[in-house]
Amino acid sequence: MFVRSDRDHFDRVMKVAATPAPPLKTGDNQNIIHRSWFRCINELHLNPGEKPAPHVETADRLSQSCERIGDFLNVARAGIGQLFKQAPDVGYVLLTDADGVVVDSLGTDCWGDSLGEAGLLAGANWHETYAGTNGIGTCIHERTALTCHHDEHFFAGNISLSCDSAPLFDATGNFMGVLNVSALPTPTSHGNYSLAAYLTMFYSQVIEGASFMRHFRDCWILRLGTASELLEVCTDMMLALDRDGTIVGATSTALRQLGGDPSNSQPQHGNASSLADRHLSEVCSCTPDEVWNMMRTQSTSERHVLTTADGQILCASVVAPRTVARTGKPQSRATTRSDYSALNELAGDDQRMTHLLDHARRLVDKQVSIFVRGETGTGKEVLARACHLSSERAGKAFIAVNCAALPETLIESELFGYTAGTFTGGRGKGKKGLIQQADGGTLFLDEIGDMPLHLQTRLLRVLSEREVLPLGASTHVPVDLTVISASHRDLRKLILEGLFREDLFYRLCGATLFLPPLRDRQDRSHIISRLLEQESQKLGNCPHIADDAMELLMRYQWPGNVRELRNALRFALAITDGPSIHAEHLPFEIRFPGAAASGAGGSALLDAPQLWETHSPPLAETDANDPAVKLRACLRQNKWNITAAAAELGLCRSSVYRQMRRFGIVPPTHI
Ligand SMILES: Nc1ncnc2c1ncn2[C@@H]1O[C@H](COP(=O)(O)OP(=O)(O)OP(=O)(O)O)[C@@H](O)[C@H]1O
Repeated sequence: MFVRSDRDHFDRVMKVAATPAPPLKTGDNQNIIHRSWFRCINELHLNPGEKPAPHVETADRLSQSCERIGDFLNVARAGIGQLFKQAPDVGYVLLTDADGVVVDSLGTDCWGDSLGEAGLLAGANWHETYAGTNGIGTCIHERTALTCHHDEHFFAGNISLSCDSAPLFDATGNFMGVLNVSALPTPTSHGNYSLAAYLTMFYSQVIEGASFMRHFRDCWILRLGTASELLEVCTDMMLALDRDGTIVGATSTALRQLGGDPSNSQPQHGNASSLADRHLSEVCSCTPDEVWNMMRTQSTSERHVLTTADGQILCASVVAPRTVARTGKPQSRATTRSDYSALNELAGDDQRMTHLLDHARRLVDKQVSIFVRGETGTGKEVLARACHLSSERAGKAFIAVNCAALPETLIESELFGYTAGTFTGGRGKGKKGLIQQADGGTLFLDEIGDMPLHLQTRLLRVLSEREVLPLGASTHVPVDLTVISASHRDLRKLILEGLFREDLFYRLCGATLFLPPLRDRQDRSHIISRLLEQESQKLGNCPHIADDAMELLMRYQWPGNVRELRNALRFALAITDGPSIHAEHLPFEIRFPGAAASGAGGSALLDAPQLWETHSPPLAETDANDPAVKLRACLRQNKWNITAAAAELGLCRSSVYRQMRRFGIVPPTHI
């Protein structure tokens, strides 16, 4: 029967649909409805006065739909479950496939039969062809979130409904269906219903994000957002990267915001997307290396990137690949993966290294604590990180602590953390210590031989009881972590000198891996080429090393080991203009090792240009007031005891360490 209100509805729709809608503007809901009415009348030839029964598909058709979207459906189901849990009063939650067929629903049964009558049930098809303008069908057409409230529905029979819908995209940008919240006894205005609209949109992004994380779980994922605190729990802006930092996937929000066209609010996906195959550094003002370094060295609130599209500063966090090998960088799609590739990449053809890496591969995940011994710069931390990345804990934190560089007064609070009110001037809420931060992952204790004795006792308890007692706390906190430690010192000798606890030694040194100095490695040319490649990638030019330079690099003794080599190559790359690195582009001490033998060694990047151009010995050694000379003399006098040297110079130990690195001062290996 055609009642008065139906007649009014009919007249209104016909009047509005008599003229085409203006071009679509972002977020203009009225415009979307106008377009749909126009379509329903002029293309689908529907009658707005009708009250058609819901179009319900057969059980076979429904199971085909479910099968087709299989994996995605599971993710989306979890999403609608969450949505309903968050807001059970919000309405009836429907999930449809890309054709508008309801494949899942969740809601209260208090509306009884009216749900079925209104078509809010599995199998109902809400495509505009059958249901005219409505939240689901119109969302399928426009691929954007929208509200269809009361008489915005096309058919008079649907005007008691209010629907909020958002499109669902899978990880590669395929349109998969619609998330819809419908209510029968509906609020009277849009305003009342905006919570449902917000939640629908929010959960559509959560579903897309979860599907994205799942699909790209073998890639590195860069998460971006405006609030660092929320990055881990909800972010819709994500990029998947291969090992070279090339973008292999992006969420729709990332495409919108980083794709270079901020005015474009419509998602564009897949290969047509403006981000596909671009390098991260074109999209954000940072290279993958810088992002990985930032994750290592900066606290969560300090990790920022600048977007090139609109100059926004965003917080960043990185999720490592979950199930495949990690190399410290994203894995290429084309690369054959092995669980140990992070370790495999550390060496070329050197017998000692091959042996060492073979041991490392066997030791990870075997509950054996690894101690790495090696001269400074041999790559102890690099090896520890590779062990972590090759272990089951790879997706969790890797926390590196340099026990020698932390000021003695801070080691305890940094390692163990403290509770609120423990220190005047400390953080109001207390602070989680580094040990707790490594929970679930790996704690790397570098220069463990420099840890003060009283802290060794506390560390022992952490290792044996697997729990930590923050300063000021009365209860222990359980921790689950792998500890890898390292030192350039001989810990057994320190035990004999009473400087290291024997019981701690046995806890830490389940297996000792000796990293050979670079000068003894047979794979020097391999390491040189790899580092050159890494360093030149950052600069965008890749000169080759001419024979004269290679000869010097192979002959040099490398007291600062791989670190010194890296610095030397950086120096050469900065100096050279042409396609080749020649002898004259290398730092002074490498060209004239005899002259530099008593010199600062390893300070390639800090050399003044005149040192590099002349044959005179380094200024540092000839000038008694030079801070490098003073520091070296003080260290020698104190038999390379950092604490004693720091006390004499009136500095803290971390400053001494910093200066040693700055001046390239390397302790002799026999101490
Ligand atoms: N196998 C390697 N491949 C590439 N780079 C390496 C390798 N080993 C070390 N490096 C580089 O050498 C530098 C020093 O490495 P790392 O900090 O791991 O050395 P370390 O032995 O822990 O030094 P220290 O004892 O001074 O703390 C880093 O810049 C690192 O990138």
